[in-house]
Amino acid sequence: MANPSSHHPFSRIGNSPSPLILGGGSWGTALAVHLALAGWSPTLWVRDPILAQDIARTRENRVYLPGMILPESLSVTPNLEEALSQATLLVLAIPCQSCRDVLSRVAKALPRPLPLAGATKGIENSTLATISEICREVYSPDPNDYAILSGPSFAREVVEKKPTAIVSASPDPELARDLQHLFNAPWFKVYTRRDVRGIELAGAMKNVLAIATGISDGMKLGDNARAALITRGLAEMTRLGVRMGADPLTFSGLAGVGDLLLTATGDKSRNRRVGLRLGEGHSLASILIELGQVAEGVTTAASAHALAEKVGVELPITRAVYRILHEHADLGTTLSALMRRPLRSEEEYDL
Ligand SMILES: NC(=O)C1=CN([C@@H]2O[C@H](COP(=O)(O)OP(=O)(O)OC[C@H]3O[C@@H](n4cnc5c(N)ncnc54)[C@H](O)[C@@H]3O)[C@@H](O)[C@H]2O)C=CC1
Ligand SMILES: O=C(CO)COP(=O)(O)O
Repeated sequence: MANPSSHHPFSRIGNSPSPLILGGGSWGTALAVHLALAGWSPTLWVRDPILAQDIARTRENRVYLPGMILPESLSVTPNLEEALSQATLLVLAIPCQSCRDVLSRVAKALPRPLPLAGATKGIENSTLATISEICREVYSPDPNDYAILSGPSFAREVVEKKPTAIVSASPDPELARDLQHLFNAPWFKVYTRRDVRGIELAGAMKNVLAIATGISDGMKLGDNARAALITRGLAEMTRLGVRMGADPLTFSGLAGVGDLLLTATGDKSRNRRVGLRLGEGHSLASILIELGQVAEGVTTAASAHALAEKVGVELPITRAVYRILHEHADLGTTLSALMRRPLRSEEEYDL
């Protein structure tokens, strides 16, 4: 269904866009609710048929977004193949480590790829691939077929219509602009950008850095430490991004500084909460059970650490988070080692 207030002539996602959101977690549900509130008729694919039935019956995702009543124009289905046959564009909101499986299944079911907006943040553990690389390998060889949506956007604030701004990045400016207009609403602003690599690396890395600041805050290391971790964390994501071909300016935009600030300081962040609880002395296993949702920084810490070694850049904060999460390194010793690193010029060390 067309949004009556949209005068944008959509060129890539159909004159009358029919969005299918893949992933019935908090972000997939929030994006589907948002599109419905913005005047469209989206469909939400929820893998678990029991949850899909419960959402359709109660008009609420009681597991992942409790308390939010879903607009009538939003349909919910567990039947992927049937939903794909009606869609004109896809929105990917599946945790990173499962994207390859889901996209392979989607690609098999479609006669040709539909334009896709990747809203997942992370780096695959087994291959060190980013979201657009996974798309290229299993969904479509043409990078113009997908865009990345990223930026500071807590799911609950989006559905509460709190003012939010994100970025839509694609090498195809028409796709980036179509998505900009599709998601646009008086409370939701979308900027475009071409630098897919920078946008997706920023979104992946900020989750690891949010765990770092969470640990520091959980250990009560102070406001100075948090500011230093955020700033040096920004230098790390920029350094990795530039080595991998990204535009350094991307990291001072919404998907870089914007999302890093949000996630590293906002207590709604699941990644920050993982860090806080670790800093308070809880075990990772118990924290993840209690959380019940994905904290992408946990797996991305391992991927980012390996990727940094592969491409030959130093990411000391990322390495510290990796060692704490995956090698049971002592928190205090690991963080204080960051302070004992060789003294350098900030200019020399930035890029
Ligand atoms: N929640 C948020 O505020 C935001 C989340 N994101 C990103 O969105 C992605 C998804 O996160 P959330 O929805 O928040 O996670 P979540 O933990 O709330 O939900 C994940 C959902 O994915 C489903 N899922 C997992 N593996 C699947 C598979 N193989 N096939 C089908 N469904 C599968 C789960 O059943 C669950 O419904 C993550 O990369 C996250 O970083 C991005 C921006 C905001
Ligand atoms: O990406 C997010 C906000 O932009 C959500 O962050 P968390 O996954 O840490 O909750």
